[in-house]
This record gives sequence, C-alpha cells and structure tokens, in this order.
Amino acid sequence: MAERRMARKACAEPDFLQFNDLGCETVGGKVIFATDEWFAPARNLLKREPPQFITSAFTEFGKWMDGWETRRKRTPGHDWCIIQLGVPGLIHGFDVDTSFFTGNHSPYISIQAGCLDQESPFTLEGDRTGMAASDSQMAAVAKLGSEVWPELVSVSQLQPGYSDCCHNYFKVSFSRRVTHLRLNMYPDGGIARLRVYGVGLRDWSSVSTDQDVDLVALTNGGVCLGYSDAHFGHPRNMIGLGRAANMADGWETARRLDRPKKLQADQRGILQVPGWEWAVFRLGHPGLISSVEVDTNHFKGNFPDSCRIEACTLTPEEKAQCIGSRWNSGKWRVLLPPQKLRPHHIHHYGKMELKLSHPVTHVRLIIAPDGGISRLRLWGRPIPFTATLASKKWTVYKL
Ligand SMILES: NC(=O)NC(NC(N)=O)C(=O)[O-]
Repeated sequence: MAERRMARKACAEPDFLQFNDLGCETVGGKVIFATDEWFAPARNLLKREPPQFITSAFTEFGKWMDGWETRRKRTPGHDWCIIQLGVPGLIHGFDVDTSFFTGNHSPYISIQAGCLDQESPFTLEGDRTGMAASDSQMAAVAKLGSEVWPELVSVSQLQPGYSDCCHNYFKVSFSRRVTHLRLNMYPDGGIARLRVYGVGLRDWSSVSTDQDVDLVALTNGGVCLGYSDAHFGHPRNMIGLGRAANMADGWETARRLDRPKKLQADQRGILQVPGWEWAVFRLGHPGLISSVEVDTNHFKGNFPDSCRIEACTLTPEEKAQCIGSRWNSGKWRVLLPPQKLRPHHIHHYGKMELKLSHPVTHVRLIIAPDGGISRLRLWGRPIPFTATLASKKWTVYKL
C-alpha cells in the first residue's frame, strides 16, 4: 500500500527518495539509545511498513501510537535517540514522517551524524576507532555531548501528521560515510518514521578479488538509478537482504496496456509483445559477473513472462548522459539473453547463459511484458575500476 501511495505522488517528491533506506529495521537498523519512550518506543521509527492509527488502541501509558513518542517534558532539556544504520553509507536525504501525530507531534528536530568504525575518515571524540562497538560502548557513545556530532539537518520545524503534509523532507549534502544518527526532538513529542535515504558504502579493501560477492546487493553499495514503472513495488526492493517477505518486498509493475488482445509466443515459448519494463542499477563495485539469480518468490499470478539483463561500464560523465536519455544509451551489452520465467521460483544462470566476460559497473534488468521480481542477485568478483574501463571487447546489442 505504501508503494502504491508513493508511486502516485512521485512527481511532487524529492529525487533522493529513490535511494535505499539505510536505517530500516529490515536491513539491520537499530535504535541503541533513547532519552524517553513513555508513549511509544523509538524502534518504531525504523519499521518498514507505513504507520497506522487505531482509534480504539490505548495502553497503560496512554494512547497507542505507531512511532516514537516521549512524555510532555516538565524538566529542562530535549529528547533524542541514537540510531545505528543497518547499512553505513552516504546519506542524501531524510523523510521525517509525522503521520497521525497531530497535537502531539514533535515541533522541531535536528539530525546529526556519527561514524564509529575504522572505515570512516572521521570519528567521534572519545570513541574507540577500529573496535566493534558493544552495547556498553554504545551506551558510552550515547552519553557523548551533542557538540561532537556533525550536523546533517539543523534545527527545523516539522509539520503535523495530517495526511497531506506528514512527510517532512530534508535534503542532505554530506560527503562522509555515516554509521550512526542522533535524532533530536525539541523539546519532546512524536515522530512516526525516520527514513534515511542514501547509498551503502562498503570497505572493499577487506574483500578478496578471488571471492564472489553479490555486487548489486544494497549492503554492498548497489543502488537503483532509474526504472520505467514502480506501480506496486520499487525496484530497489530486489537488492534487499534475504528472500522477500511478500510481494510488497519486490519490484512489481502495473499491467501494461499495450499487450496484444491475443498473445503469441516464439519457439522457446517466449511471448512476442511490443513492450517491456526495465530497472537500472549501479553495482556497489565494478566487477565481473559470473552468476545471476532472478527470484520470482511470491509472484505466482503476476510473474513476468521473460527477463533479460544488459550491462555496461560507465564513467560518471557517461552516466549523466544516460540519465538524460532514460538509460537508453548505446553502451548496453547483453549479459543474459531472454529467459522464460516461472512463478515463485529462484532462477539460476551461470557460465552457460551469461554472455559477458568483462567487468561492468551498471546493469539493466528488463522484464516482458510486465509483472513482479522479488530479488536480483549478481554474483561476481570486484575488479579495480581502472581495469574495468580498459575493457572494450564487447559485441554491440541494439535495443
Ligand atoms: N491523546 C494523546 O495522544 N495524548 C498524549 N499522547 C499519547 N500517546 O497518549 C500526549 O498528549 O502527548
């Protein structure tokens, strides 16, 4: 339902909403400290599903609310919490969602960044650089003064959670890798969800070039950069952790309206249809893809008839041109030729099916004519970027 709502409102929303939610509980995001959780716990901020309101729901502490809500403060100070991102990375923006908090929403917030591991170029004063943080270390970090946390969003007013204004968007320009956030509410109140939009940044120096990794995984820094349709589910869901929980946790397009009234197939059983849907991803690291998994888990009456995958290597300048042309540039090469798909099934493709023996930086998954895919895995070896660009021996594939 959230995705349906998002797709309809897409025109008015900021671009950064297309990135991954690095704080979501489904990718390992956690609240490790909160000053007060009287009415509702801070962990609700990171739930994947959209906030709900149940008029009749009360607890012994007050009205049940689907978010983080503190007491009305009767002492000096303000409320705040510390969030450990599930996927550390570069943050491009936030949605501070106040849905249903009307009369009890937090009037002002600010957000600060922390980086508490050795992969960061900066650290907090007093932290233990290079050590995995334990609960007691985190509790110590929580006590650090707010002055040591760089500010991502300065003190800003929030709109209350009426349905037409509950999303409070903040664009962020901060070029360092963030592992933690400090969310401050001034002085107190409630927030339904905090969405942390960005791209994961992994330390690739510890990954052997002999080791196959899922180069497009969200946790490895993969990101969806464009798509033709996301009516029921965003394509970024395909690079999430584990298998999809349900259809909403996958990419699902609307039914195409240009499908012929009577369908016809070729000798391989692949439907001959005029249209298709596509999604483009940048890999977390340039690499040589040696096997692919396409999972139609949960898509039983609405799996695509077929899929194919194209790939290419793009410099940042070429990437800018591709975005301008809706990714319709001439650099795409066939990685996986058209494959007939099955419902609710993991399809594995290896050396026999894959056609590229060169490293790539971007891939485009194309489904025909429409439907849903729950996961895309691109297993391969990370290759240094300079070697990737030097590789030119590809056959041309016409769109
Ligand atoms: N009706 C309320 O929501 N009251 C209070 N909040 C909760 N959750 O009970 C409040 O005023 O902060």
